[in-house]
Amino acid sequence: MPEQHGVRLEVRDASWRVAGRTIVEDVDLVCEPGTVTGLLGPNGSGKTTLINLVAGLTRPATGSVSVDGRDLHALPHRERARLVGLVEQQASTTLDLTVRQVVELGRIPHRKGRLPALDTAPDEHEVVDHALRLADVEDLADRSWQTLSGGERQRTQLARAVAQRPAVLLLDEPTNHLDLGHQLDFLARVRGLGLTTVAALHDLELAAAYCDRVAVLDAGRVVAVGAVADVLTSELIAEVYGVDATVEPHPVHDRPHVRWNGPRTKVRA
Ligand SMILES: Nc1ncnc2c1ncn2[C@@H]1O[C@H](COP(=O)(O)OP(=O)(O)OP(=O)(O)O)[C@@H](O)[C@H]1O
Repeated sequence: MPEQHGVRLEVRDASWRVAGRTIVEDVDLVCEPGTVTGLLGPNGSGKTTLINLVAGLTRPATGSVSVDGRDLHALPHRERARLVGLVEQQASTTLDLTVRQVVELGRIPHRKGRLPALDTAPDEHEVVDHALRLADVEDLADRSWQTLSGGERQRTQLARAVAQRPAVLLLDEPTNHLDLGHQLDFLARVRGLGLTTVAALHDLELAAAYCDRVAVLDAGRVVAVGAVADVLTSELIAEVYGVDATVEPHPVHDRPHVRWNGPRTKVRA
């Protein structure tokens, strides 16, 4: 199976507004090929909105998103879907599909012609089998999607995105349904793909352990971006999340270790 390779992703000056409110404002974000960028920030700070802009689901009011130098929003839908894969926070369908069929949906952008002309070329099956293995859902291949647990659905969605063979992988809170073992396993597998990856994460410890860089959003603006150790400081965590935390070198690996102590104590004037 040929390896997928990441490409350079550039978000320039991107803003998005709805109902007279600016949700994402003047965002600049550059992700180098094959790097994993954690998108952090409190509830409502604009992470999903930014991910949707980068996925091409919505168009920025101002600014641009380019992948490998190509303006993403100027590309035909199918071409865009070959470049960018998205694992959404909550994927749902009323269709009665098996896990394998869900993963096969990832191949649609690569098919010639329209559905239901299912491509039965042997290498298509190989791509799907590879994706099932990679996301550790091979044993679930014949199960109905409707019967899966939240974590099994999340891993199936990763398999669908892997089958899409994108250059950029976008993950919106990909670990929120996973147990600790599967969280670590999932992010290690994602890193192993070597794709340019952007993952919205709430868990700062996971972000510190698995991301090359992090970008922190607050009220729709990027307030800090850079290497994990430079950005994830106790000052930033206090300012953005209102939490008193200690950041120190991890005793086992050399990544920063974030230990929260409690809500930030208000300083009286
Ligand atoms: N279509 C919309 N109409 C109105 N408000 C919206 C719309 N989409 C997003 N918002 C608002 O924009 C803000 C940012 O939402 P977004 O989902 O991007 O935040 P988030 O950082 O992903 O939050 P969370 O961590 O809670 O998932 C929120 O206040 C949300 O209510």
